[in-house]
Parts: sequence; structure tokens; C-alpha cells
Amino acid sequence: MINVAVIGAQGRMGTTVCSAVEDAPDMNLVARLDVGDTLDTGSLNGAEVAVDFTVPSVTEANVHAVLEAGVDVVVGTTGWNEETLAGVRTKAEETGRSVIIAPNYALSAVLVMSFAEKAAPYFESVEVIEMHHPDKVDAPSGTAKTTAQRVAAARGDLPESPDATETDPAGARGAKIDGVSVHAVRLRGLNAHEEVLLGNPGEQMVIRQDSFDRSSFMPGVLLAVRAVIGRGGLTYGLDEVMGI
Ligand SMILES: NC(=O)C1=CN([C@@H]2O[C@H](COP(=O)(O)OP(=O)(O)OC[C@H]3O[C@@H](n4cnc5c(N)ncnc54)[C@H](OP(=O)(O)O)[C@@H]3O)[C@@H](O)[C@H]2O)C=CC1
Ligand SMILES: O=C(O)C1=N[C@H](C(=O)O)C[C@H](O)C1
Repeated sequence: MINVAVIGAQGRMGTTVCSAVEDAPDMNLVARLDVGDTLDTGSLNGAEVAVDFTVPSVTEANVHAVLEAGVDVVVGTTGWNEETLAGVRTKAEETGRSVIIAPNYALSAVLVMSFAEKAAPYFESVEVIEMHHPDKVDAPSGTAKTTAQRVAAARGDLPESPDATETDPAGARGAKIDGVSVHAVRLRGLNAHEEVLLGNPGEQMVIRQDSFDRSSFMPGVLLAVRAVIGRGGLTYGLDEVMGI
């Protein structure tokens, strides 16, 4: 049995993760932690793995505290950048622990990012649209940022998508992430959705995924909890864990 602690346990994702861990035949939920709880060996209560779904402003400090307490970490919280990822990689190496951080644990989203990366060099234009519930605090989504970064890297020296826009005072063309336009929609009724639009003269390809419900993230989260033990260092994204 794997002893698991959940940080952000009262949040939308945290409550879903607690239930998924309780229902998993090979896991024990040993701690539900939230705002104001110190993260140390006492509060982690024998956990081998801590799962963090909190907020971008606190997740980095949480991960460092958990690693210092000798516990491996699975992170779903967004807000990571190259610098904060490098800090976690170093801390994981220093403490001999393991961390998996993924912007999206839905298997469909992991595959969309992979397919988009593969397709990107074959199209003149690529744009990303992410659509979420209006209670989300960050925009664009971590998934959209990572998608755009992977698309841009896969396109290498190819020119950016053509765009004759000369005036856009209201930002209608979206955010540019590594030269790729990313558009964020916030709409009551939605949960988490992403489209990658790829265009060439006379043709279009749309790669889309829909997380209709937070249950969509649970197989990926449980997979990461099982995979993180003994893995070593930092793994970013679920691709390697899924073997794609
Ligand atoms: N990787 C993935 O697959 C997914 C990632 N996410 C990401 O996960 C994160 C959480 O999303 P969601 O559950 O919707 O957000 P919520 O706001 O519902 O949950 C966040 C929880 O973290 C708590 N929290 C805030 N600060 C701390 C702290 N210092 N220590 C412990 N707990 C704290 C909040 O408490 P309080 O409300 O009292 O402040 C709240 O209960 C976001 O970054 C989101 O983008 C979401 C879905 C899937
Ligand atoms: O806040 C959310 O809901 C989600 N956050 C993650 C992100 O920002 O990419 C993953 C998913 O999109 C749901």
C-alpha cells in the first residue's frame, strides 16, 4: 500500500484526488492538508507521496518543504517556469527524492500536446485556444502554455504563423507564448478544454480535448503516484510516465 497525503485537500481538485486515493486498492489516504497546515514529517503522517493541487503562489514552497521532509511529490498545480523547475530539480537531487510535475493529468490532454508537437512543423499557422470554468485564477492555462512552448520548439527555425494584424489595442490576438498565439476563454458551464488549430492553404486540422469532469484527471494522478516512488529527480509532464 502507498501512503498518500493530499495538499489543497479542500479544493476542487484536492477533494477529487482524496476520493480517488481512498478508492484506489493500493493506496491509503494518510493526510488531508490545507491552508495554514505546516508541511513536515508530523503533518505528512507517514506519507510516501504527497499530491499538491493548491495555487501557483504557494506550490513551489510546498514542494521544497515536502522534499525536505523526505517525501516524494506529485504536482498538478500550475505556475511553474524554467527557474522554479530548476530549483525543484536541484532540491530533489539533494534530498534523493522524486517529483513529477504535470500541467495536465488528463490522458487526452497529454496526447493533444504530443500530437500538436508532432503536427506543428507541417503547418504554416498554429494557434491554441484554452477554455475553462470562470473560477480558474490563472490565464492562460498551464496546459496551453506548455502546448505553445512545445509547438514552438518543434517548429524550430520555421517562421511564426503569418499575421497581417497592424492594430490590436484590445489584445484580440491573444497572448504570445514563444511566438504562438494563445487565447483563453472563461465560461460558466465549462470545465477544462483545449483546441490546437493548425492551418495550411486550403486545409485545417483541429486537435481537441475535453475534460468534462475532474474525474478525467484521476487516472493520470494515480499513475503518477505509483510512478514517482524511486524514480529520482524531476519529471515534467506525463509523457514519459505513459511511455509516449
Ligand atoms: N495538472 C492538472 O491536471 C490539473 C491542474 N489543475 C491546477 O491545480 C490547481 C488547483 O486547482 P483547483 O483545485 O481548481 O483550485 P481550488 O482553488 O479549488 O483549490 C486550491 C486549494 O488549495 C488551497 N490552498 C491555498 N493555499 C494553500 C497552502 N498554502 N497550503 C495548502 N493549501 C492551500 C486552497 O484553499 P483556500 O480556498 O482556502 O484558499 C484550495 O482549497 C490550479 O493551479 C489548477 O490550474 C487543475 C486541474 C487539473
Ligand atoms: O484550473 C483548472 O481547472 C485546470 N488547470 C490546469 C491548467 O491550467 O492547464 C489543467 C486543466 O486545464 C484544468
